[in-house]
Amino acid sequence: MIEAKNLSKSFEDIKALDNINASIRDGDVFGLIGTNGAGKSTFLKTLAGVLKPDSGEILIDNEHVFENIKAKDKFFYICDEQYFFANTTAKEMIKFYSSVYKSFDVKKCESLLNALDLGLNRKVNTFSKGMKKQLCIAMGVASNTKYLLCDETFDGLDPVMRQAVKSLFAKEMDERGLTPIIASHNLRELEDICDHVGLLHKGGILLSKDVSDMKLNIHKIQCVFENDFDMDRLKSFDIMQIKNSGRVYTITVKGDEDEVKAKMEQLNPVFYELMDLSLEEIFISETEVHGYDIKKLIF
Ligand SMILES: Nc1ncnc2c1ncn2[C@@H]1O[C@H](COP(=O)(O)OP(=O)(O)OP(=O)(O)O)[C@@H](O)[C@H]1O
Repeated sequence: MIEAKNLSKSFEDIKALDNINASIRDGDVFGLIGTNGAGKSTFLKTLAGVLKPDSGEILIDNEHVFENIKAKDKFFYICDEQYFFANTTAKEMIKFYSSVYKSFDVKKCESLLNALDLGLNRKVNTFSKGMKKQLCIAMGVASNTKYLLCDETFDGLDPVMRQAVKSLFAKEMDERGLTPIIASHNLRELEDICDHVGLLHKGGILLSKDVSDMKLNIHKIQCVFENDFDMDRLKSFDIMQIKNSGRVYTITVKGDEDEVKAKMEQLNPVFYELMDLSLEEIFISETEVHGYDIKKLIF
């Protein structure tokens, strides 16, 4: 488990992290969302022990991380601006990381690079931005560390590759309990992958919740009513949004699922079904409660 306690970090007069408290459970995918400059990279750098906090602490499995090799052995950090040795090849980078991480699996890394069609002996400076990201992801996964810190890792990957990386993370989570921590300015990129999402704004965490908990209390209903249906009868719902295309209505409501279903049955629609909500829709409702317009904070 990773814990941030009252974590603050400033760069002269810029407060990049302002008294952050967060817990990252083992086996979850933790998504860290926020606009440019919200403090995501600073949080990950502090978590990785690259930066020393001004106050507060970061504990990785109860160990302080700053200047602590034992704690640093537990994660691989894929930073936003990846660093490679000058004129190096993928093979040489793998050799370096396998000397740093005792759990590094060279064969696994080589087979991942093979599957990604990245030449082992090719100079990394001839790789595209997305290919460099793929190389880092392959090395991160092959390091077999418990935690994988990803800063905007999906940014610059094409949609097929993004899906492939999500599947790879899911497999690693299933097989060896990997815990990915993914920072992104784009909520949509984290769709389908996060168990827990933290929303960072101006260095502070506005919201930190399990996605399943957020989903419990908000529902999207698609339904069709009889022609003479009195729309006033929908007032019994706590409606967040209502849209229609002809007679097909899509209604987003708050409330307990069983109660929502019971109320729908009473309205005797021609047809209705509860649909999956996107992370974006869930976030809009959650942040509204806190008085924020999420679209100004994320998109
Ligand atoms: N080394 C530094 N020196 C001075 N200011 C810094 C430094 N690193 C970060 N900052 C400032 O701290 C704040 C948070 O920056 P950070 O890079 O953590 O944000 P971010 O959420 O990762 O943004 P982005 O999505 O653009 O990468 C910003 O105001 C930034 O200008």
